[in-house]
Amino acid sequence: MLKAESVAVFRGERLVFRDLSLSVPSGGALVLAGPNGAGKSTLLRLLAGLVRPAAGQVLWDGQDAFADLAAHGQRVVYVGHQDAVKPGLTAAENLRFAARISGKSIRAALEAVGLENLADLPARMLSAGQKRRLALSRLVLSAAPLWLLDEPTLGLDVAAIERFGRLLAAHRAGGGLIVAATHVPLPLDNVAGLRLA
Ligand SMILES: Nc1ncnc2c1ncn2[C@@H]1O[C@H](COP(=O)(O)OP(=O)(O)OP(=O)(O)O)[C@@H](O)[C@H]1O
Repeated sequence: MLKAESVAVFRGERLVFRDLSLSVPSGGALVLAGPNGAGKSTLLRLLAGLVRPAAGQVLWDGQDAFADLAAHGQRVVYVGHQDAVKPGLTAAENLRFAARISGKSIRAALEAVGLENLADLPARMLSAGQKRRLALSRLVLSAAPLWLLDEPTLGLDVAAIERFGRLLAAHRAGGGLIVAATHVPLPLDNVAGLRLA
């Protein structure tokens, strides 16, 4: 169970939000909505342990996530706006580090996003949507229960969005949690919403 209790976060001098609370149970999904600059990415970074709260707490199973950031880091996989894809490496090589940590199959991760035929292509030659799919394949390689996703479907075609929906559903069926920021509907059922002003 992930909880935030009355959190406030500053970016620079600006108070982005305050007194914000949320809770996501095992198997649950929460979608963050709101206009540009409302603080969706900031909230994701807070939940990832990358930005500290000025007030309030982030709790994982009742324990303060910031009390043991190494442990929290292992629970989280964060896919941000920037695709974090190294252009000089092939698609498969881009996944090696994550695969070594989890012991999972690179091939299976590429298949899960429909990139198996492009495994040996340098990532700089991938299209925008293919790069995004490569970034999302890190989710499949990770064993972390908490997926934090910033506009995950940006640039994906209809078939890729459907495939991604199946990944999200499988993660939740296994007890995983999802928090996603988005401006468009995501392929998620039974989802809770949180609107930032
Ligand atoms: N590193 C930073 N330093 C200072 N201010 C920042 C920093 N990062 C974000 N901000 C500010 O924090 C506020 C919230 O930004 P954030 O990226 O969380 O919004 P968002 O809701 O994700 O927006 P979008 O829909 O455009 O992605 C914005 O006013 C932004 O300018």
